[in-house]
Amino acid sequence: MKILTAAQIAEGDRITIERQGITSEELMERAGTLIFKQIHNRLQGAQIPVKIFCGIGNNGGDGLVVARHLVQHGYTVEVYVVNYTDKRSDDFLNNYEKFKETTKDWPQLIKEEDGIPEIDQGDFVIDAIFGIGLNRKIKGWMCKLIERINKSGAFVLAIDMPSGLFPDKISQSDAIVHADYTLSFQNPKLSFFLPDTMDYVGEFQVLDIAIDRQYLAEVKSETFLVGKEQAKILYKPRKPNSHKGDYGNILVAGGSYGKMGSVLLTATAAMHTGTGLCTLYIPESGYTIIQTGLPEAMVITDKNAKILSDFPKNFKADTVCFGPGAGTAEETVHSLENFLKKQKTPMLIDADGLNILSQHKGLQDLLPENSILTPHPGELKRLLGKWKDDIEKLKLAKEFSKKYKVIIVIKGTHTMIINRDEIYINTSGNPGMATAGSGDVLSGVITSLLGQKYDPPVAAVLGVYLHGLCGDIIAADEGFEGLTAGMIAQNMGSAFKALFENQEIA
Ligand SMILES: NC(=O)C1=CN([C@@H]2O[C@H](COP(=O)(O)OP(=O)(O)OC[C@H]3O[C@@H](n4cnc5c(N)ncnc54)[C@H](O)[C@@H]3O)[C@@H](O)[C@H]2O)[C@H](O)CC1
Ligand SMILES: [K+]
Repeated sequence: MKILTAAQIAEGDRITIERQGITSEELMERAGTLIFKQIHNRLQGAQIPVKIFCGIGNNGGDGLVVARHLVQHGYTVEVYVVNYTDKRSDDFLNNYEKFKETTKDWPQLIKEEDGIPEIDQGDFVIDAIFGIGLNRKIKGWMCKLIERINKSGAFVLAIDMPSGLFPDKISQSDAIVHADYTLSFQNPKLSFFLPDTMDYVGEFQVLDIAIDRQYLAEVKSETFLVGKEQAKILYKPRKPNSHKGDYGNILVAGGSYGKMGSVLLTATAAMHTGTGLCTLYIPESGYTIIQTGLPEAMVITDKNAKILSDFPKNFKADTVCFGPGAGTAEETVHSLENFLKKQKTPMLIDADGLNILSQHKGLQDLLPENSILTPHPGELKRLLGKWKDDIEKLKLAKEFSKKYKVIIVIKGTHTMIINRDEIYINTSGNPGMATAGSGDVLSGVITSLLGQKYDPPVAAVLGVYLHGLCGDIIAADEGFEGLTAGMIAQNMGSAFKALFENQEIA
């Protein structure tokens, strides 16, 4: 699914109105009615005190539609108009009149701090102050209103987006509604997925308000959400008439004394993702550990007992994963440099491999085109330098991706795959996966797919989705706390199966 900018969403409204031959007020009625139905389905007439705060633009107009339907269905509703200016939108005004006519009730106008009502913990607050039209910082008494909403402890439902949040930039103010639930129209917004802003959104649901299908299909976006539907079409079935040579000969290089488990996790995950042949290149002291822990794999040892110092001569692999548990010793820098010089096809670099790249920037020029880097936020910061917010982080990552012709997998709650100007936002996974070794497993999954000749961006997007899906399958049985990286590595097969099953996991 595409993520659209505020301008593209507004254009979608305009085209829909034109092509469907409806008025903008009718589109607002459609949108507001869908929100009302969601609320009515859940409340089922329960007499919870509802307080709706409506701005004076179209988000406020949506709020008035919801308010009218709630009143008509017998709910206890107090409607407040957050009257920060008299420049009201036409559809707000139409719905303001309609509300008064049908309910014989008058919304209360808030024009200053004194007009802000008390909000109790037991209230149900609907936030319809600002939507995608927010274009500057919220100031003055409106900040107090937002503060009161946030401090009330009431359940807060945001319409389209929490007020104060921009769809695709980061607010420098803390006057942002903290929603428990957000009902958004047609397409989710970028800020729903960024670490800086996602907590304001709470749980969210996207409502289909039937924006023109042709427009949605044709509109150009460089940011995409990846769910099961998108991941499924990337999968390449295995052929009945095939042999292990068809599924990649991969080399996993890394490990050091005390950190041999990381490469074991990587290689185990690769084998369970379908790799044909897997060889590990490790310091000598890891030999027994790997041969015992993963009998399917072959091992080549470095002459150094505790760290990597060299690279395997006369060994050819389809792809290489370098870094898990490797450390950043001088000898290991030399090892990575040799790998980079030798490897001509895309490879994956993770963990200490990335730290070495950050400390020895000259090595970045040796990265084979379309290689995949898989940093967590700390490693990313060392690679790109500091950023002021998540939007700048994405900009820097795109620049790096273009400059070095590589793919960056920014790991996090919503892992983002950056391929030049494109961003793919992953939707699978859960907080149980924030656990040691989870990244080593992801490296194994993606390297395995690279070895199986998936295009590098596809290997990254599909690998990240399957890894998260596997975590979701395990968490459904074991809970978040019980999930370990080893379980993900061992159970990758269940993610492939689930890709083609219909039921929702977790
Ligand atoms: N997207 C859809 O398909 C539909 C969207 N609808 C709803 O419309 C809003 C967007 O409405 P809009 O009138 O463009 O903007 P807002 O209501 O978000 O804001 C109103 C207005 O306020 C001014 N403004 C912006 N920032 C500030 C500020 N910090 N302080 C004071 N004033 C500010 C600015 O002039 C804005 O225009 C969308 O989110 C949906 O909820 C439709 O109803 C259905 C279709
Ligand atoms: K809102």
